[in-house]
Amino acid sequence: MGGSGSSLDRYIVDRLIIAGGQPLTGTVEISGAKNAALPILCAALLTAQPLRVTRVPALRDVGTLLRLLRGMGVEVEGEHGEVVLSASTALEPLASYDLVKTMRASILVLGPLLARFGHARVSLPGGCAIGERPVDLHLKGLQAMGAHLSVEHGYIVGSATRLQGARIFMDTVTVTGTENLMMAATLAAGTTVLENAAREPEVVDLAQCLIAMGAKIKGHGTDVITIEGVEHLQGTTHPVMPDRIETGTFLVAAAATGGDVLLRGVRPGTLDAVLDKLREANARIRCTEETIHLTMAGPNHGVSLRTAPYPAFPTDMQAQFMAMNAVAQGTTVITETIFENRFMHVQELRRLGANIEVEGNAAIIRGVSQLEGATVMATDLRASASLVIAGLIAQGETVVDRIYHLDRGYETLEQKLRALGAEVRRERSGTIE
Ligand SMILES: CC(=O)N[C@H]1[C@@H](OP(=O)(O)OP(=O)(O)OC[C@H]2O[C@@H](n3ccc(=O)[nH]c3=O)[C@H](O)[C@@H]2O)O[C@H](CO)[C@@H](O)[C@@H]1O
Ligand SMILES: C=C(OP(=O)(O)O)C(=O)O
Repeated sequence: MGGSGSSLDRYIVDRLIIAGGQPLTGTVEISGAKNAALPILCAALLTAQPLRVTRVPALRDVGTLLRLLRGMGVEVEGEHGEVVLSASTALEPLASYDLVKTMRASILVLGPLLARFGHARVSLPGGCAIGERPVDLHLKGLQAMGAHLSVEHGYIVGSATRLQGARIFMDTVTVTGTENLMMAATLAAGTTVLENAAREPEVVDLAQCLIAMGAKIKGHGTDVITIEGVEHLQGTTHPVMPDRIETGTFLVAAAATGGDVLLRGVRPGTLDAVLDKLREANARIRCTEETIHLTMAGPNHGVSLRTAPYPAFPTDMQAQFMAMNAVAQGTTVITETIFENRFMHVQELRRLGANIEVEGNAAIIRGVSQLEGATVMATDLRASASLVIAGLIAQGETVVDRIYHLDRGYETLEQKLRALGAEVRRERSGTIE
Protein backbone atom coordinates (compact mmCIF):
# COMPACT_ATOMS: atom_id res chain seq x y z
CA MET A 1 0.00 0.00 0.00
CA GLY A 2 1.59 3.30 -1.07
CA GLY A 3 2.56 5.65 1.71
CA SER A 4 2.17 3.14 4.53
CA GLY A 5 4.33 3.51 7.61
CA SER A 6 7.50 1.45 7.43
CA SER A 7 7.61 1.18 11.22
CA LEU A 8 5.26 2.28 13.96
CA ASP A 9 6.78 5.72 14.19
CA ARG A 10 8.12 6.45 10.75
CA TYR A 11 5.99 7.23 7.72
CA ILE A 12 7.00 7.35 4.13
CA VAL A 13 5.79 10.66 2.79
CA ASP A 14 4.66 10.80 -0.81
CA ARG A 15 3.44 13.75 -2.81
CA LEU A 16 1.07 13.96 -5.74
CA ILE A 17 2.00 15.99 -8.78
CA ILE A 18 -1.09 17.09 -10.67
CA ALA A 19 -1.18 18.76 -14.08
CA GLY A 20 -4.57 20.48 -13.85
CA GLY A 21 -7.15 21.52 -16.37
CA GLN A 22 -8.45 18.15 -17.65
CA PRO A 23 -12.17 17.41 -17.22
CA LEU A 24 -12.61 13.99 -15.57
CA THR A 25 -14.38 11.57 -17.88
CA GLY A 26 -14.98 7.83 -17.70
CA THR A 27 -15.99 5.12 -15.26
CA VAL A 28 -14.70 4.35 -11.79
CA GLU A 29 -15.46 1.60 -9.26
CA ILE A 30 -16.04 2.80 -5.71
CA SER A 31 -14.40 0.93 -2.81
CA GLY A 32 -15.75 -0.33 0.51
CA ALA A 33 -16.24 2.38 3.14
CA LYS A 34 -13.41 3.14 5.57
CA ASN A 35 -15.87 4.27 8.24
CA ALA A 36 -17.91 1.08 7.95
CA ALA A 37 -14.97 -1.32 7.61
CA LEU A 38 -13.26 -0.09 10.80
CA PRO A 39 -16.12 -0.77 13.26
CA ILE A 40 -17.07 -4.00 11.47
CA LEU A 41 -13.51 -5.36 11.79
CA CYS A 42 -13.68 -4.49 15.52
CA ALA A 43 -16.91 -6.50 15.81
CA ALA A 44 -14.75 -9.63 15.34
CA LEU A 45 -13.74 -9.17 18.99
CA LEU A 46 -17.30 -10.01 20.03
CA THR A 47 -17.21 -13.66 18.97
CA ALA A 48 -15.00 -16.74 19.24
CA GLN A 49 -16.05 -17.75 15.71
CA PRO A 50 -14.47 -16.42 12.50
CA LEU A 51 -15.91 -13.21 11.06
CA ARG A 52 -15.46 -12.95 7.29
CA VAL A 53 -15.56 -9.37 6.05
CA THR A 54 -15.56 -8.73 2.31
CA ARG A 55 -15.00 -5.57 0.26
CA VAL A 56 -12.48 -4.34 2.84
CA PRO A 57 -10.64 -1.38 1.25
CA ALA A 58 -6.82 -1.31 1.05
CA LEU A 59 -6.25 1.71 3.27
CA ARG A 60 -3.65 2.72 5.81
CA ASP A 61 -6.34 2.87 8.54
CA VAL A 62 -7.39 -0.71 7.78
CA GLY A 63 -3.73 -1.79 8.00
CA THR A 64 -3.38 0.01 11.34
CA LEU A 65 -6.49 -1.62 12.77
CA LEU A 66 -5.46 -5.11 11.62
CA ARG A 67 -2.06 -4.56 13.23
CA LEU A 68 -3.80 -3.52 16.44
CA LEU A 69 -6.07 -6.59 16.40
CA ARG A 70 -3.19 -8.97 15.57
CA GLY A 71 -1.18 -7.44 18.40
CA MET A 72 -3.98 -8.47 20.78
CA GLY A 73 -3.88 -12.06 19.53
CA VAL A 74 -6.67 -11.98 16.93
CA GLU A 75 -5.87 -14.29 14.00
CA VAL A 76 -6.24 -12.30 10.79
CA GLU A 77 -6.16 -13.75 7.27
CA GLY A 78 -5.98 -11.23 4.44
CA GLU A 79 -5.21 -7.52 4.41
CA HIS A 80 -8.01 -6.20 2.23
CA GLY A 81 -10.70 -7.55 -0.10
CA GLU A 82 -11.70 -10.58 1.98
CA VAL A 83 -10.45 -10.53 5.57
CA VAL A 84 -11.19 -13.33 8.04
CA LEU A 85 -10.73 -12.59 11.74
CA SER A 86 -10.82 -15.09 14.60
CA ALA A 87 -10.75 -13.75 18.13
CA SER A 88 -10.97 -17.24 19.58
CA THR A 89 -7.84 -17.29 21.70
CA ALA A 90 -7.20 -15.62 25.03
CA LEU A 91 -6.47 -12.05 24.03
CA GLU A 92 -4.28 -9.34 25.46
CA PRO A 93 -6.90 -6.54 25.44
CA LEU A 94 -4.43 -3.72 24.91
CA ALA A 95 -4.52 -0.90 22.34
CA SER A 96 -1.21 0.87 22.63
CA TYR A 97 -0.48 4.55 22.11
CA ASP A 98 1.79 3.84 19.10
CA LEU A 99 -1.16 2.70 16.99
CA VAL A 100 -4.02 4.64 18.57
CA LYS A 101 -2.22 7.96 17.98
CA THR A 102 -2.26 7.33 14.22
CA MET A 103 -5.95 6.39 14.08
CA ARG A 104 -8.62 7.66 16.42
CA ALA A 105 -11.07 4.95 15.36
CA SER A 106 -8.96 2.53 17.49
CA ILE A 107 -11.27 3.57 20.35
CA LEU A 108 -13.81 1.21 18.71
CA VAL A 109 -12.12 -1.79 20.35
CA LEU A 110 -13.07 -0.54 23.83
CA GLY A 111 -16.76 -1.53 23.84
CA PRO A 112 -16.25 -5.02 22.33
CA LEU A 113 -13.30 -5.82 24.65
CA LEU A 114 -15.23 -4.86 27.78
CA ALA A 115 -18.32 -6.73 26.63
CA ARG A 116 -16.58 -10.01 25.79
CA PHE A 117 -13.44 -10.12 27.96
CA GLY A 118 -14.44 -7.88 30.89
CA HIS A 119 -11.31 -5.78 30.73
CA ALA A 120 -9.47 -3.43 28.39
CA ARG A 121 -6.56 -1.02 28.31
CA VAL A 122 -6.89 1.44 25.44
CA SER A 123 -4.77 4.52 24.87
CA LEU A 124 -6.72 7.79 25.05
CA PRO A 125 -6.97 8.89 21.42
CA GLY A 126 -6.40 12.62 22.05
CA GLY A 127 -7.18 15.39 19.58
CA CYS A 128 -6.27 15.68 15.92
CA ALA A 129 -5.96 18.36 13.24
CA ILE A 130 -9.72 18.83 12.87
CA GLY A 131 -10.55 19.29 16.54
CA GLU A 132 -10.36 18.17 20.14
CA ARG A 133 -12.53 15.09 19.56
CA PRO A 134 -13.25 13.94 23.13
CA VAL A 135 -14.53 10.41 23.87
CA ASP A 136 -16.45 11.33 27.04
CA LEU A 137 -19.74 10.04 25.64
CA HIS A 138 -18.23 6.61 24.87
CA LEU A 139 -16.98 6.43 28.46
CA LYS A 140 -20.17 7.77 30.04
CA GLY A 141 -22.23 5.20 28.15
CA LEU A 142 -20.00 2.30 29.15
CA GLN A 143 -20.10 3.48 32.78
CA ALA A 144 -23.90 3.56 32.61
CA MET A 145 -23.63 -0.10 31.57
CA GLY A 146 -21.66 -0.88 34.71
CA ALA A 147 -18.06 -0.66 33.47
CA HIS A 148 -15.43 0.65 35.89
CA LEU A 149 -13.25 3.07 33.99
CA SER A 150 -10.25 5.13 34.96
CA VAL A 151 -7.52 6.96 33.10
CA GLU A 152 -4.02 5.83 34.06
CA HIS A 153 -0.87 7.10 32.38
CA GLY A 154 -2.80 8.12 29.26
CA TYR A 155 -4.70 4.82 29.02
CA ILE A 156 -8.38 4.15 29.56
CA VAL A 157 -8.39 1.17 31.91
CA GLY A 158 -11.73 -0.61 32.05
CA SER A 159 -13.23 -3.62 33.78
CA ALA A 160 -16.68 -5.13 34.11
CA THR A 161 -18.03 -8.47 35.29
CA ARG A 162 -20.87 -8.43 32.78
CA LEU A 163 -22.12 -5.22 31.22
CA GLN A 164 -25.74 -4.40 32.10
CA GLY A 165 -28.28 -2.98 29.69
CA ALA A 166 -29.05 0.71 30.30
CA ARG A 167 -30.92 3.68 28.89
CA ILE A 168 -28.28 6.03 27.50
CA PHE A 169 -28.87 9.54 26.23
CA MET A 170 -26.02 11.10 24.24
CA ASP A 171 -26.26 14.89 24.30
CA THR A 172 -24.22 15.15 21.08
CA VAL A 173 -24.72 12.85 18.12
CA THR A 174 -21.57 10.72 17.94
CA VAL A 175 -20.94 8.16 15.22
CA THR A 176 -18.18 6.04 16.78
CA GLY A 177 -19.75 6.60 20.22
CA THR A 178 -23.00 5.04 18.98
CA GLU A 179 -21.04 2.19 17.35
CA ASN A 180 -18.96 1.47 20.46
CA LEU A 181 -22.01 1.37 22.74
CA MET A 182 -24.08 -0.64 20.26
CA MET A 183 -21.34 -3.28 20.06
CA ALA A 184 -20.92 -3.35 23.85
CA ALA A 185 -24.68 -3.72 24.35
CA THR A 186 -24.96 -6.80 22.12
CA LEU A 187 -23.42 -8.97 24.89
CA ALA A 188 -24.80 -7.07 27.92
CA ALA A 189 -27.37 -8.51 30.31
CA GLY A 190 -30.75 -6.99 29.46
CA THR A 191 -31.84 -4.22 27.14
CA THR A 192 -29.94 -1.09 26.16
CA VAL A 193 -31.62 1.92 24.60
CA LEU A 194 -29.38 4.46 22.86
CA GLU A 195 -31.12 7.82 22.57
CA ASN A 196 -30.01 10.59 20.20
CA ALA A 197 -28.05 7.88 18.39
CA ALA A 198 -26.20 8.55 15.13
CA ARG A 199 -28.20 7.62 12.01
CA GLU A 200 -25.20 7.41 9.65
CA PRO A 201 -25.35 4.59 7.08
CA GLU A 202 -22.13 3.17 8.55
CA VAL A 203 -23.94 2.65 11.88
CA VAL A 204 -26.63 0.77 9.96
CA ASP A 205 -24.03 -1.35 8.14
CA LEU A 206 -22.43 -2.29 11.47
CA ALA A 207 -25.86 -3.11 12.95
CA GLN A 208 -26.62 -5.38 9.99
CA CYS A 209 -23.34 -7.22 10.50
CA LEU A 210 -24.04 -7.60 14.24
CA ILE A 211 -27.58 -8.88 13.53
CA ALA A 212 -26.12 -11.48 11.16
CA MET A 213 -23.83 -12.47 14.06
CA GLY A 214 -26.92 -13.08 16.22
CA ALA A 215 -27.36 -9.70 17.90
CA LYS A 216 -30.85 -8.38 18.64
CA ILE A 217 -30.93 -4.80 17.43
CA LYS A 218 -33.84 -2.58 16.42
CA GLY A 219 -34.10 1.03 15.35
CA HIS A 220 -30.70 1.35 13.61
CA GLY A 221 -30.97 4.18 11.10
CA THR A 222 -33.19 6.11 13.55
CA ASP A 223 -32.10 8.11 16.59
CA VAL A 224 -33.27 5.48 19.07
CA ILE A 225 -31.51 2.11 18.86
CA THR A 226 -32.63 -0.74 21.10
CA ILE A 227 -30.32 -3.67 21.75
CA GLU A 228 -31.38 -6.75 23.67
CA GLY A 229 -28.22 -8.42 24.94
CA VAL A 230 -27.49 -12.08 24.13
CA GLU A 231 -25.06 -14.60 25.71
CA HIS A 232 -22.95 -15.22 22.60
CA LEU A 233 -22.51 -14.02 19.06
CA GLN A 234 -21.44 -16.19 16.13
CA GLY A 235 -19.38 -15.73 12.98
CA THR A 236 -20.86 -14.55 9.68
CA THR A 237 -19.87 -13.10 6.31
CA HIS A 238 -20.50 -9.41 5.78
CA PRO A 239 -19.74 -7.16 2.78
CA VAL A 240 -18.72 -3.61 3.69
CA MET A 241 -21.04 -0.94 2.23
CA PRO A 242 -19.74 1.36 -0.54
CA ASP A 243 -17.86 4.45 0.60
CA ARG A 244 -20.24 7.39 0.32
CA ILE A 245 -17.46 9.90 1.00
CA GLU A 246 -15.22 8.47 -1.72
CA THR A 247 -18.28 8.54 -4.00
CA GLY A 248 -18.97 12.18 -3.15
CA THR A 249 -15.31 13.11 -3.63
CA PHE A 250 -15.25 11.72 -7.19
CA LEU A 251 -18.56 13.41 -7.97
CA VAL A 252 -17.27 16.79 -6.82
CA ALA A 253 -14.00 16.30 -8.71
CA ALA A 254 -15.99 15.57 -11.86
CA ALA A 255 -18.35 18.52 -11.35
CA ALA A 256 -15.51 20.95 -10.55
CA THR A 257 -13.61 19.99 -13.71
CA GLY A 258 -16.74 20.11 -15.93
CA GLY A 259 -16.47 16.34 -16.44
CA ASP A 260 -18.71 13.36 -17.14
CA VAL A 261 -18.30 10.31 -14.90
CA LEU A 262 -20.09 7.06 -14.17
CA LEU A 263 -19.50 5.67 -10.67
CA ARG A 264 -20.16 1.98 -10.15
CA GLY A 265 -20.70 -0.03 -6.99
CA VAL A 266 -22.28 2.88 -5.11
CA ARG A 267 -25.34 3.33 -2.91
CA PRO A 268 -27.01 6.58 -4.09
CA GLY A 269 -29.57 6.46 -1.26
CA THR A 270 -26.81 7.29 1.26
CA LEU A 271 -25.90 10.52 -0.57
CA ASP A 272 -29.14 12.50 -0.79
CA ALA A 273 -27.77 15.72 0.75
CA VAL A 274 -24.62 15.61 -1.40
CA LEU A 275 -26.50 14.85 -4.64
CA ASP A 276 -28.95 17.62 -3.87
CA LYS A 277 -26.12 20.15 -3.51
CA LEU A 278 -24.45 18.92 -6.72
CA ARG A 279 -27.72 19.44 -8.61
CA GLU A 280 -27.90 22.94 -7.14
CA ALA A 281 -24.34 23.48 -8.44
CA ASN A 282 -25.65 22.69 -11.94
CA ALA A 283 -24.82 18.99 -12.27
CA ARG A 284 -27.15 16.57 -14.05
CA ILE A 285 -27.32 13.36 -12.03
CA ARG A 286 -28.87 10.05 -12.97
CA CYS A 287 -28.90 7.15 -10.54
CA THR A 288 -29.64 3.46 -10.73
CA GLU A 289 -29.55 1.22 -7.68
CA GLU A 290 -25.75 0.86 -7.89
CA THR A 291 -24.52 3.61 -10.23
CA ILE A 292 -24.40 7.39 -10.39
CA HIS A 293 -23.82 9.26 -13.65
CA LEU A 294 -22.85 12.93 -13.36
CA THR A 295 -22.49 15.47 -16.16
CA MET A 296 -22.33 19.24 -15.82
CA ALA A 297 -25.33 20.96 -17.40
CA GLY A 298 -23.50 24.32 -17.64
CA PRO A 299 -21.31 26.61 -15.54
CA ASN A 300 -20.60 25.66 -11.94
CA HIS A 301 -22.96 27.68 -9.71
CA GLY A 302 -21.33 26.87 -6.38
CA VAL A 303 -23.45 26.13 -3.32
CA SER A 304 -23.75 27.32 0.24
CA LEU A 305 -24.07 24.53 2.79
CA ARG A 306 -24.05 23.67 6.47
CA THR A 307 -22.66 20.43 7.87
CA ALA A 308 -24.70 18.41 10.39
CA PRO A 309 -25.24 14.76 11.38
CA TYR A 310 -26.81 12.39 8.83
CA PRO A 311 -29.10 12.73 6.91
CA ALA A 312 -27.90 16.36 6.61
CA PHE A 313 -24.77 17.38 4.72
CA PRO A 314 -21.68 15.41 5.92
CA THR A 315 -18.71 17.22 7.44
CA ASP A 316 -16.47 14.75 5.56
CA MET A 317 -17.58 16.37 2.24
CA GLN A 318 -17.24 20.03 3.24
CA ALA A 319 -13.63 20.57 2.14
CA GLN A 320 -14.21 19.06 -1.32
CA PHE A 321 -17.19 21.38 -1.97
CA MET A 322 -15.06 24.33 -0.90
CA ALA A 323 -12.53 23.56 -3.64
CA MET A 324 -15.37 23.44 -6.19
CA ASN A 325 -16.90 26.69 -4.88
CA ALA A 326 -13.51 28.41 -5.20
CA VAL A 327 -14.04 28.63 -8.98
CA ALA A 328 -17.85 28.94 -8.98
CA GLN A 329 -19.88 31.97 -9.97
CA GLY A 330 -20.63 34.33 -7.06
CA THR A 331 -20.19 34.06 -3.31
CA THR A 332 -21.00 31.01 -1.20
CA VAL A 333 -20.86 30.25 2.52
CA ILE A 334 -19.84 26.92 4.06
CA THR A 335 -20.71 26.49 7.73
CA GLU A 336 -19.06 23.72 9.76
CA THR A 337 -21.06 22.67 12.82
CA ILE A 338 -19.43 19.32 13.75
CA PHE A 339 -15.71 20.00 14.27
CA GLU A 340 -14.23 23.23 15.63
CA ASN A 341 -11.12 23.30 13.43
CA ARG A 342 -12.04 21.83 10.08
CA PHE A 343 -10.91 24.67 7.80
CA MET A 344 -7.23 23.71 7.58
CA HIS A 345 -7.57 23.52 3.78
CA VAL A 346 -8.51 27.22 3.49
CA GLN A 347 -4.97 28.49 3.86
CA GLU A 348 -3.70 26.02 1.28
CA LEU A 349 -6.54 26.74 -1.18
CA ARG A 350 -5.57 30.41 -0.92
CA ARG A 351 -2.07 29.47 -2.10
CA LEU A 352 -3.72 28.30 -5.32
CA GLY A 353 -5.45 31.67 -5.72
CA ALA A 354 -8.79 31.01 -3.97
CA ASN A 355 -10.54 33.94 -2.30
CA ILE A 356 -11.78 32.57 1.04
CA GLU A 357 -12.30 34.28 4.40
CA VAL A 358 -13.06 32.47 7.63
CA GLU A 359 -15.40 34.01 10.22
CA GLY A 360 -15.87 31.69 13.20
CA ASN A 361 -17.32 28.46 11.89
CA ALA A 362 -18.19 29.91 8.45
CA ALA A 363 -16.02 30.18 5.36
CA ILE A 364 -17.00 32.80 2.80
CA ILE A 365 -15.86 31.84 -0.68
CA ARG A 366 -15.81 34.40 -3.48
CA GLY A 367 -15.48 32.52 -6.74
CA VAL A 368 -12.47 33.39 -8.92
CA SER A 369 -12.21 32.66 -12.64
CA GLN A 370 -9.19 30.40 -12.27
CA LEU A 371 -6.86 28.71 -9.75
CA GLU A 372 -3.16 28.46 -10.45
CA GLY A 373 -0.90 25.52 -9.60
CA ALA A 374 1.37 25.77 -6.53
CA THR A 375 2.85 23.55 -3.84
CA VAL A 376 0.44 22.86 -0.99
CA MET A 377 0.49 20.68 2.08
CA ALA A 378 -2.17 18.22 3.12
CA THR A 379 -3.15 18.51 6.79
CA ASP A 380 -5.90 15.93 7.25
CA LEU A 381 -7.78 13.40 5.17
CA ARG A 382 -10.57 15.44 3.57
CA ALA A 383 -8.46 18.63 3.41
CA SER A 384 -6.10 16.54 1.27
CA ALA A 385 -8.97 15.50 -0.98
CA SER A 386 -9.97 19.13 -1.41
CA LEU A 387 -6.42 20.06 -2.43
CA VAL A 388 -6.38 17.26 -5.00
CA ILE A 389 -9.65 18.59 -6.47
CA ALA A 390 -8.22 22.12 -6.49
CA GLY A 391 -5.12 20.78 -8.27
CA LEU A 392 -7.32 19.12 -10.89
CA ILE A 393 -9.04 22.46 -11.58
CA ALA A 394 -5.94 24.68 -11.44
CA GLN A 395 -3.94 25.80 -14.46
CA GLY A 396 -0.43 24.35 -14.42
CA GLU A 397 1.22 22.02 -11.93
CA THR A 398 0.11 21.52 -8.33
CA VAL A 399 2.18 19.53 -5.84
CA VAL A 400 0.19 18.13 -2.91
CA ASP A 401 2.71 17.19 -0.25
CA ARG A 402 2.28 14.85 2.74
CA ILE A 403 -0.43 12.73 1.19
CA TYR A 404 -0.16 9.99 3.82
CA HIS A 405 -3.46 11.42 5.08
CA LEU A 406 -5.05 10.52 1.73
CA ASP A 407 -3.77 6.95 2.03
CA ARG A 408 -5.75 6.64 5.28
CA GLY A 409 -9.02 6.93 3.42
CA TYR A 410 -8.78 6.69 -0.40
CA GLU A 411 -7.94 3.39 -2.09
CA THR A 412 -5.64 3.80 -5.12
CA LEU A 413 -6.75 7.40 -5.57
CA GLU A 414 -4.26 8.35 -8.24
CA GLN A 415 -4.90 5.20 -10.30
CA LYS A 416 -8.63 5.93 -10.23
CA LEU A 417 -8.07 9.57 -11.20
CA ARG A 418 -5.74 8.56 -14.03
CA ALA A 419 -8.42 6.18 -15.32
CA LEU A 420 -10.65 9.26 -15.57
CA GLY A 421 -8.05 11.11 -17.65
CA ALA A 422 -6.35 13.13 -14.92
CA GLU A 423 -2.62 13.71 -15.14
CA VAL A 424 -1.52 12.68 -11.66
CA ARG A 425 1.61 10.95 -10.45
CA ARG A 426 2.98 9.99 -7.04
CA GLU A 427 6.51 10.77 -5.97
CA ARG A 428 8.42 9.98 -2.80
CA SER A 429 9.31 13.11 -0.85
CA GLY A 430 10.88 11.61 2.29
CA THR A 431 9.97 10.18 5.67
CA ILE A 432 8.69 11.77 8.85
CA GLU A 433 8.79 10.58 12.44
C1 LIG B 1 -14.12 6.46 11.88
C2 LIG B 1 -15.30 7.33 11.68
O1 LIG B 1 -16.42 6.86 11.53
N1 LIG B 1 -15.08 8.65 11.62
C3 LIG B 1 -16.18 9.56 11.38
C4 LIG B 1 -16.88 9.81 12.70
O2 LIG B 1 -15.92 10.32 13.61
P1 LIG B 1 -16.27 10.37 15.16
O3 LIG B 1 -17.16 9.24 15.49
O4 LIG B 1 -14.97 10.48 15.88
O5 LIG B 1 -17.06 11.71 15.26
P2 LIG B 1 -18.28 11.98 16.24
O6 LIG B 1 -19.56 11.71 15.51
O7 LIG B 1 -18.04 11.24 17.50
O8 LIG B 1 -18.14 13.53 16.53
C5 LIG B 1 -19.22 14.43 16.41
C6 LIG B 1 -19.07 15.53 17.43
O9 LIG B 1 -19.28 14.98 18.72
C7 LIG B 1 -18.24 15.36 19.60
N2 LIG B 1 -18.06 14.27 20.59
C8 LIG B 1 -17.91 12.99 20.16
C9 LIG B 1 -17.74 11.96 21.05
C10 LIG B 1 -17.72 12.25 22.43
O10 LIG B 1 -17.57 11.38 23.29
N3 LIG B 1 -17.89 13.54 22.82
C11 LIG B 1 -18.06 14.56 21.92
O11 LIG B 1 -18.21 15.71 22.31
C12 LIG B 1 -17.03 15.53 18.66
O12 LIG B 1 -16.01 16.32 19.24
C13 LIG B 1 -17.68 16.18 17.46
O13 LIG B 1 -17.81 17.55 17.68
O14 LIG B 1 -17.95 10.75 12.51
C14 LIG B 1 -17.51 12.03 12.06
C15 LIG B 1 -18.73 12.93 11.98
O15 LIG B 1 -19.59 12.50 10.99
C16 LIG B 1 -16.78 11.90 10.72
O16 LIG B 1 -16.23 13.14 10.38
C17 LIG B 1 -15.67 10.87 10.80
O17 LIG B 1 -15.18 10.59 9.50
C1 LIG C 1 -12.37 12.47 10.00
C2 LIG C 1 -12.30 11.32 9.33
O1 LIG C 1 -11.85 10.15 9.83
P1 LIG C 1 -11.44 9.76 11.33
O2 LIG C 1 -12.65 9.88 12.19
O3 LIG C 1 -11.01 8.34 11.19
O4 LIG C 1 -10.35 10.70 11.75
C3 LIG C 1 -12.77 11.21 7.93
O5 LIG C 1 -12.97 10.07 7.45
O6 LIG C 1 -12.92 12.25 7.26
